[in-house]
Amino acid sequence: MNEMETKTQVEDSIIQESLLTCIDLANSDHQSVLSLKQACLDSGEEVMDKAFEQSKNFFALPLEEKMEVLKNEKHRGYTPFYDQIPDPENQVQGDHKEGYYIGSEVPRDDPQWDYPFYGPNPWPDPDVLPGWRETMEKYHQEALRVCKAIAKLLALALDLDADYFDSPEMLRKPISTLRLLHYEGKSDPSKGIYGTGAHSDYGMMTLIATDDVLGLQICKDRNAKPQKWEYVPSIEGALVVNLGDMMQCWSNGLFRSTMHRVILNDQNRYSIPFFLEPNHDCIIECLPTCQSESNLPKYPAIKCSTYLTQRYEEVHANFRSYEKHA
Ligand SMILES: O=C(O)CCC(=O)C(=O)O
Ligand SMILES: [Fe+2]
Repeated sequence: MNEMETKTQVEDSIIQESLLTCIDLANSDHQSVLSLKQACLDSGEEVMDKAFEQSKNFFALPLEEKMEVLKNEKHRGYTPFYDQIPDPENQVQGDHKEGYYIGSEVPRDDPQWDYPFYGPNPWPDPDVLPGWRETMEKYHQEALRVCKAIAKLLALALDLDADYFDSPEMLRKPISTLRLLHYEGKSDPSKGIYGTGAHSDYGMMTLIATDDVLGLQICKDRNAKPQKWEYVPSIEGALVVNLGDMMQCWSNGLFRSTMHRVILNDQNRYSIPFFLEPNHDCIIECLPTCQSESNLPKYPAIKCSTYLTQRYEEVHANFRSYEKHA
């Protein structure tokens, strides 16, 4: 436990806004920034407010009702407290949060309709939560639009055509997952208790909308000893963008995925991450602009769905472990 304490020593600072990479949408006329700005402006705040309101409505339901839409084998639906343990080396129990996964749905007549990360979502009873599904579908659609606009900026930053990622081979049928989260309790890193244990996300990027309860922390250098953790301020109307492990692989380590975790202080906290991964069959491998004779690919190529399946199974309780409750 002593080792754990030093390893995860909390630096109680808040990252200064000037040190965050903020995209100022007001001051650029580049086409990619304009498309990002449009995606954010079109009803963004209203959509976000409604999603938080409906998320709170869901988590306020009695547990039996939430268990009716328990996550299925496709990782969609309700995940109870402690379901996930992203950092087993340092966590003594699962994350102090409950969640709801809403995945991408491809049309029923699509030949890939039944693929593990497509398929239909379970939805709460519309008589109990009217308008809930529509709110979440709208948020999903808008968040995807924002991600695609950010993908253009990332492509330019990697010396690729702006549309490189937003192409049929990459993002025509992206695996994109909206997740509603509700946290409760108090974290104690010295005892291995966390809202969310330290991890980086699996995919291309994650957009996180949070309420105004401080909790999200990032660690800029995961190899530092002791690690230094800093709170990400909650800025009204802003989304936090974290890069995921697939982006690290694509860029051959030039862009590093963001290590993050959540520390709780006895307040309820709500957040809405939106995870973007490319098409099910997309092969994640070093980009042409990120390799040379003296900089060979560092990560093995892997199919997107294979990688995701491995990572989900590593950190989540198996859905079958809930069958006794069903
Ligand atoms: O709640 C948050 O702010 C972050 C959640 C998170 O890191 C995740 O679900 O992967
Ligand atoms: Fe995360």
